[in-house]
Amino acid sequence: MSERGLLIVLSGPSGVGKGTVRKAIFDSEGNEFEYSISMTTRQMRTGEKEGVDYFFRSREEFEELIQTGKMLEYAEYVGNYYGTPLDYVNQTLDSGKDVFLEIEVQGAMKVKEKVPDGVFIFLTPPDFDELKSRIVNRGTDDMAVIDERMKVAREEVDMMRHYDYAVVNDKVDLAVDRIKKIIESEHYRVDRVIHRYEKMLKEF
Ligand SMILES: Nc1ncnc2c1ncn2[C@@H]1O[C@H](COP(=O)(O)OP(=O)(O)OP(=O)(O)O)[C@@H](O)[C@H]1O
Ligand SMILES: Nc1nc2c(ncn2[C@@H]2O[C@H](COP(=O)(O)O)[C@@H](O)[C@H]2O)c(=O)[nH]1
Repeated sequence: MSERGLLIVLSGPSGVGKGTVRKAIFDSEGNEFEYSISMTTRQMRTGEKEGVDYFFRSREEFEELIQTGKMLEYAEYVGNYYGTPLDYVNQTLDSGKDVFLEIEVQGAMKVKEKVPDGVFIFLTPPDFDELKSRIVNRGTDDMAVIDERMKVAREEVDMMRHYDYAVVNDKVDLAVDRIKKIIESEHYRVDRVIHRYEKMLKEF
């Protein structure tokens, strides 16, 4: 049986560039991760596609999946549910592939409780002014939602202490390189590889 893959969680405040950096990682050379497509109850934005950006569902459908234990984690964020379907993650990790989640902070903390040996990476903005201008310039949210996202962002940045790594997203290509290096080195951590040798050592 192949070794179980790594669960990689990229998180951070809204607008910091998680989606941008995640897409750049998946477009980069030598990428071998599998992206877990999230489910949400929010409205589809112009240009988004069902099953590519998200699985878009009604609140009733989402709540049914929560109640039947089909979500690894979920969170209510600025009035909508967002969550990670459990079966895809388990099946992909069991097949030996690494799974990449791009999720907000409350959800990341729930994953940490359930999968403590995951790799938890917090993407940080260079500063709060830059964070706000990224959300404003993206042009996807009205001012009330932007203010709400900025309020939540202050609390989220404080949660950085619970992560394994903090990566500043000053330039997308630099953030991508930093994250890929972190993941590569995580594969060589002794606690991740020792079990392969345990049987051998016992018989030696
Ligand atoms: N390093 C960067 N420098 C300048 N602009 C950036 C950088 N990274 C991302 N951006 C821009 O910031 C905006 C927000 O990025 P993105 O949508 O990827 O953030 P996000 O963290 O995924 O947001 P959300 O959590 O709300 O989905 C986008 O317009 C994106 O082009
Ligand atoms: N807890 C989870 N958060 C998720 C998931 N998928 C996306 N997200 C995060 O939600 C916010 C808002 O996203 P947007 O697409 O409306 O801008 C953002 O921080 C995403 O990273 C998920 O499965 N679980």
